[in-house]
Amino acid sequence: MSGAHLDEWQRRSFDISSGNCTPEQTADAYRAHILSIQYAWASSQLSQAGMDSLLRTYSERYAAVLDSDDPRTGLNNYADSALHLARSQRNHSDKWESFLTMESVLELPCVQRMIQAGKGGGSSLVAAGDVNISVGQESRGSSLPAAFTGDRSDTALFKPTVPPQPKAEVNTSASNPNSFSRPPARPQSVFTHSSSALPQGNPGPAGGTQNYQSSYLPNSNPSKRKNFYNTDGGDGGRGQQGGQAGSDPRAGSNFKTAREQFIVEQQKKHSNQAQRGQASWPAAAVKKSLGANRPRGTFSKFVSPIPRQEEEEGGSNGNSNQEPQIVDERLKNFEPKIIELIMSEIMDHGPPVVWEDIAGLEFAKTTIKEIVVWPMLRPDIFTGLRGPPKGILLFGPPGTGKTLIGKCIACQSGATFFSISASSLTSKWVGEGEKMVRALFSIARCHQPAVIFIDEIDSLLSQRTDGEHDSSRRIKTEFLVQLDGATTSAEDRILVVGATNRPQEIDEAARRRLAKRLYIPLPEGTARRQIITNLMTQEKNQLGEPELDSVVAATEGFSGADMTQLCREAALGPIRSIQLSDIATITADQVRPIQYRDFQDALQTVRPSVSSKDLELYEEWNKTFGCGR
Ligand SMILES: Nc1ncnc2c1ncn2[C@@H]1O[C@H](COP(=O)(O)OP(=O)(O)OP(=O)(O)O)[C@@H](O)[C@H]1O
Ligand SMILES: [Mg+2]
Repeated sequence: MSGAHLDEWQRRSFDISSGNCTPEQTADAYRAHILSIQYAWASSQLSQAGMDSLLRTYSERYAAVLDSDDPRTGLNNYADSALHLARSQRNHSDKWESFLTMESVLELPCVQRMIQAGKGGGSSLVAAGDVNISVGQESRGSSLPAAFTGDRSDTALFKPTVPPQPKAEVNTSASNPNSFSRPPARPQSVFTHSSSALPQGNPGPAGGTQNYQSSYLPNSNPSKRKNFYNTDGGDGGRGQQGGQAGSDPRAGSNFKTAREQFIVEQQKKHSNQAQRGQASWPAAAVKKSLGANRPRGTFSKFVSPIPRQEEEEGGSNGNSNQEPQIVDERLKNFEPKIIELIMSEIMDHGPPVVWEDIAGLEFAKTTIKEIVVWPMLRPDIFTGLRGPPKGILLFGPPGTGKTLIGKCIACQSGATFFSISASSLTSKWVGEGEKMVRALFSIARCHQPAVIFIDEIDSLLSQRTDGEHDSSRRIKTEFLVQLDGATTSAEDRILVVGATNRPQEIDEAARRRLAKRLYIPLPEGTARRQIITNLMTQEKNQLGEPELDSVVAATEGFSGADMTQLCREAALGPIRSIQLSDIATITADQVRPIQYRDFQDALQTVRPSVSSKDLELYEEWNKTFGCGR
């Protein structure tokens, strides 16, 4: 082996044998040792036989450190892994134990109502033939935990059917005439709670009741039933944060089984009945399934920012049809599929963005806070002449933070935030696009206060030309009509925020409706400095004030995105300076800090992405149509 390697070798051996190391350090040292043996063999500094024998020796020692249960010399890896496995392994009964207790079930509004009704009328709300309660075990079908055992047999509701012993299988007799004293439709859902849909995580503030999901569907397969939960009572699943998304293996896909397709068909059919004023159960199921199949991957959007107490409660039991009925009324003309698509655009997940994350742009930030955040929080103060504008256009060169501002509004305003891309509103089916636009505004109206953010709005609202396709023209027209309704209505608390880097292309009618047009310019020196400082706080660096000043001076004309790119490039400098032979063995804290010279190197390759000619166009447009200073 070469001299340099020998030194390293000796140093490590000394480290390990000194007896001063913690088990973690010893294990690390052995691991590095093993890597360097392999490296020495790979670079022909060590024979195969030599490597084999050294590897055997050091692997054994390494394993001994890992597995030893002496806390001074070992990491007790076996026990830890086993414990970890045991801890992280959940089984089905865990869900039940942790989630539904006697108290939480009894607090469910539906149960309360039934108890009340049972006490008052003395007759059962439950159709006997529809009740099949398995107690004390996790049932795959209709079941509830021990709260429905004979412990509660003092209530009139359960008296006739549930014997006092726990862990008893109870089947009400279909021949019991008392059981049919009321129509079976609505209460039925109480007994079809989908156990599989129960989230494993945080049960939520109301004892988890808002996550408690039920279904009208007589489907015995829990994985299918999951897609038809109805927590939201027409609200599109406000209450089903977490849990559901992760647990649905088909999250993110629009695939439907034949059975699900059939059910959707049924729902459509019955929603027509509902329009004619017939409150039949499938009509209720239509509203309950809104958003049920929305794509919900790991980074999926969704989950309403402000859960409303009454909706949570209404949505959790499936038989409260006060609020949901109103929602249904307004959305009755839309197909569930379209509503689902729009609901999937409700966004409030993703990394939270705060105003401080946006460097510079003080004027834009203050204005937006004034007209978006405060009025949403205090609608009582912002009335009359103080009423906020209903349409905002953020325009400026690419990479200056327009989308970032959109995300920040989503996080900070507390409104239901619809982030809509033009592509989701356009459809290859003629006529669907307009319906989507109408549905979007109707749903937003049901979820007020709401912000509709349309990124790259120019692609949706570019100037109407003679040669363009009829359908895109109709979508634009519909959008303008809806925008007009939303922006002129005094009661509606809907704000439309558009962002574009091509403001010149926006239709003049749309421009008028987006009354507050804010220029989002390239960052000034202080903002560029702030971007660097923000990004550098996460990294080891040796940038002094004067050096920072010179980087700021050298980046005149850079956009926020260019600055981010520059910092990324500079951060790679220390990695590039590592010897190739060391890259396998070096530890993270041995990587040197980022220095001024890395920025100098990065400046050689990163160039501003906005030309001064483009900039003039933006400034010109800002002078003509902008609302900034
Ligand atoms: N003012 C800023 N403060 C901090 N970071 C910024 C700022 N402007 C841009 N960035 C960085 O640049 C990235 C891109 O910004 P963003 O997507 O908001 O640009 P945009 O204005 O929407 O661009 P485009 O017009 O091309 O859509 C952001 O993720 C952020 O990292
Ligand atoms: Mg953008």
